[in-house]
Amino acid sequence: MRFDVLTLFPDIFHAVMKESIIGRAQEKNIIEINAINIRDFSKDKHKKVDDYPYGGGGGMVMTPQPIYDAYLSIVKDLPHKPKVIYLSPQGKVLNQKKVVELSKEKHLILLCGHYEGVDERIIEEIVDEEISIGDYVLTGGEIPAMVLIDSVSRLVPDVLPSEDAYKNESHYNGLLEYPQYTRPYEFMGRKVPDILLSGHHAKIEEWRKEQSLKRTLEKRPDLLKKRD
Ligand SMILES: CN(C)c1cccc(CNc2ccc(C(N)=O)cn2)c1
Repeated sequence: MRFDVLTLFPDIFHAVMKESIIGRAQEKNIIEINAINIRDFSKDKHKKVDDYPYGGGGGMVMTPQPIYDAYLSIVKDLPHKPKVIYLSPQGKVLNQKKVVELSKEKHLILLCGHYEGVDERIIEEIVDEEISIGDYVLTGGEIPAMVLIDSVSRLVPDVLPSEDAYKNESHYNGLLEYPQYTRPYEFMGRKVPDILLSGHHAKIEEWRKEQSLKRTLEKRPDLLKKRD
C-alpha cells in the first residue's frame, strides 16, 4: 500500500514513520510512505504557501496553487486516480469501520492542512473525502495523517506478525477488549484470574466474551447499540 502525504512539514513523517511496525513494513516494501513538501511547489518568489482570507477575519489560509501542483506531481503519470483524503476538523470522524474500508485501497493521498485550512477550491477540485480524528483542533493535519496511516497500515496483510493479532482487538466485533494478563502470576499482591490458567479453552473464551460485554457496558454502552 502506498501513502503520499502532502505536507508543509515532511520531516515529521520521516522521523515517526521509520520506527517500529510501520518502519519494518516499509523495509519489507509492504507499505510505502512518501512525504511531499507543498512549499517546494510554490511559484511565489518567497515560497509563500498561505495568504490572508478573503472577507477578512483572523488566521491564514493555504493557497491553492502549491497544493494543486504538488498533487499533480504525484498523479501526472499514474494510470489510476488515487483517493485524496483531507484531514480536517470538518471531516467525518475516523472509526475502525472506515479504517477497514481504507485498508482495501492500493494508494492514498493525504492532504495535511495548517492555519485555518486550505482554499475551498482545492477541496472541490481534488479532495474525495474529509476525515477528522476527533472533535478537537490541532495545529496541523500531520498527526491526524499519522493516526490514519498507523491504523490503516496495521490491517494491511503481513504488516502485523499474525492475523489474529488484531481479530479480537478493541473495536473489533464491536466490543471493547477483555483484560490482558501475562507473567508474573502475582504482581503487587494481585493474581491472574485462575480461569486463564485452566487450559480450558471453551471456558476461557466464555470468560473473555463476558468481560468484553461487561467492560463495554461500563465504559462504552454506545458501542452496544451500533452492533449489527
Ligand atoms: C479550521 N481549522 C482550524 C483547520 C482546518 C483544516 C486543517 C486544520 C489543521 N488542524 C487539524 C486538522 C485535523 C484535525 C482533526 N480533528 O482531525 C484537527 N486539527 C485546521
